[in-house]
Formats: sequence, structure tokens, C-alpha cells
Amino acid sequence: MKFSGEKVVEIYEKIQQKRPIIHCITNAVTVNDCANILLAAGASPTMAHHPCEVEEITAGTAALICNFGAISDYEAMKTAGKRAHALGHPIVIDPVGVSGSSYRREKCLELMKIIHPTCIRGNYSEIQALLHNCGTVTGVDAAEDALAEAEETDLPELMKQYAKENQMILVASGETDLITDGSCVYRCHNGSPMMARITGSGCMSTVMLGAFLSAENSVESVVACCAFTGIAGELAAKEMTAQKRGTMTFRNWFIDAVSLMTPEQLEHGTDVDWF
Ligand SMILES: Nc1ncnc2c1ncn2[C@@H]1O[C@H](COP(=O)(O)OP(=O)(O)O)[C@@H](O)[C@H]1O
Ligand SMILES: Cc1ncsc1CCOP(=O)(O)O
Ligand SMILES: [Mg+2]
Repeated sequence: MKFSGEKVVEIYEKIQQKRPIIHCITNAVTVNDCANILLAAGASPTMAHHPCEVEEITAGTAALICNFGAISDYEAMKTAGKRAHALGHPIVIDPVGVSGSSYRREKCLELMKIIHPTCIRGNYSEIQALLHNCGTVTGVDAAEDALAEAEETDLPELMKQYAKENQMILVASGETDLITDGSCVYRCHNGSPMMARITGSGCMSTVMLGAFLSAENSVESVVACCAFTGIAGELAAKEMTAQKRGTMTFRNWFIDAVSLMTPEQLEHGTDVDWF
């Protein structure tokens, strides 16, 4: 069955009205892009990570992001996460690099139990590493054969069970994003291979999940965010090809596409089905 682009527009418009502040405890590599993409989408970023202030800061925001590329800020994630959970704020974890570091994986699994995230979004390799509690690649990018491995192990079904058991929404991103809350599995076909050629497209999609979930806390909102991010990637890639430009231009045009997004582009561009 198809997922309607009108739902993407509806939630996007709620973000424009609410202008939610999103608290991001995130990594130094992509922090600036994460702040800019939130502004482009109509939200407001705050990137505080000192353990002595995160509790107060998170209390004044609409959602919390914990990105494991910032593993040195683990204590801050725990403190902020406990407060955000107590206040009922949406919490999103990005398990950056858990497929390459058993320490990071252990900490991520521990944090999940303590702060009860609303959603976890990682690439195929990171999500599989969490599901099986074992590493597959050493870097932060998905393995080349992650898709084939996902098909072999019936990743959608495994994700569905895991999401149900842990009462959370799971997203495995890649050529096709898989999204589940344990009842059904959505497949988002939006996006461009160019997105995997820059660092930060995953981190940026994670902070956008904070904005979407603060506008509406539902699995449909997560699906809408994946479609939105993918459509921005498609628009930027089209422009890049037409003008024969490189990956850094793509990064800028991706953020531009978010800031210039129209309801028509969302309605016509959304390409999601579910089963
Ligand atoms: N080959 C691809 N085709 C289309 N979209 C892609 C592709 N690879 C990644 N994306 C998109 O890029 C974003 C980041 O995904 P991914 O690269 O898997 O995460 P990460 O950057 O965390 O490794 C997601 O929106 C995803 O849909
Ligand atoms: C390269 C790198 N190393 C630690 S965090 C990080 C950024 C990862 O960003 P993304 O997962 O969005 O590509
Ligand atoms: Mg990532």
C-alpha cells in the first residue's frame, strides 16, 4: 500500500508553525551541518553537551538527539536522556559506528535501556550490529554488501520483532529506508546515492527526525521525515548532475533543497510503500 505525500506536507507544516528547538548531543564532524539543516527545515538547533548543563537545556527543548559519533559525551547523553524521558520528549538515538566498536555498541545498548528512545536511526550495518550485538564493519559507513546481508537475514522481520519488544521505532537507512514500529514495515524509496558520498547525511536525517517527532510523535512522522530527507537528496542530486558539480556542492544543495522545499514537491515526490 502507498503512503500519502499529503501526510509529509501536514507534518512539515506543523514544524513551520511550532518552530521546535531540538537538543542535539552530536559529533564534531557533522555538527555544523546538523544545526544548519534544522534551521533550513524551520526548526531551531541547540548543540549543548556539557554534562553540567544538559539537564536544564533539554528541559527547555522539544526533542533530544543522542549521536554515538559523540561517544565521549556518553554521560551527558545519559543525564539529558533521563530528563527528556521523564518529560515525555521524543528521543532519537543515532548509533554511529556501533558496527565497528564493541565499546560503543555496549554503551548504546545500555543507554537504550536507561532512556527508552522513541526512535533509533542508523545505516543498515549499524542497525544489524545492534540487532545481533556483533560488529560487521570498522568504519561509520554501511558495508558494501549490507543490503544483500539484510535480504539474507530478513532484516525487515527482525527489525519488526525488535521494535515490538523494545517499544520503539527503528529505521535502517540506505538505498531503501526500512521503518517499523513493530506492527508494519514501511519502505521509503526516496533518496540518491550521492547522499552516501558525503559525511553527515545520516546525522542530518537523525536531527530532522527530532523535528518531525516533536511536531507529531508517531511512526507516520518518522516515515514522513525519511521521505522528506530523501526528496531533498533527489533534488540536490538532479541539480548537481545538471551543473556537473562535486560532492561539496551537493552537501550545500541538499541543505538548500530543505530550505526551499514546497508542498508540491513533497506531495508528488513521496515514494513510500508498506506491508
Ligand atoms: N544508495 C542510496 N540511494 C538512495 N538514498 C540513499 C542511498 N544511500 C543513502 N541514502 C540516504 O542517505 C541518508 C543517510 O543514509 P545512510 O548513508 O544509510 O546513513 P549514514 O550516513 O548514517 O551511513 C538516508 O536518507 C538514506 O535514505
Ligand atoms: C565520519 C564520522 N566519524 C565519526 S562521526 C562521523 C560522521 C558520520 O556521519 P554520517 O553517519 O551521517 O555519515
Ligand atoms: Mg551515520
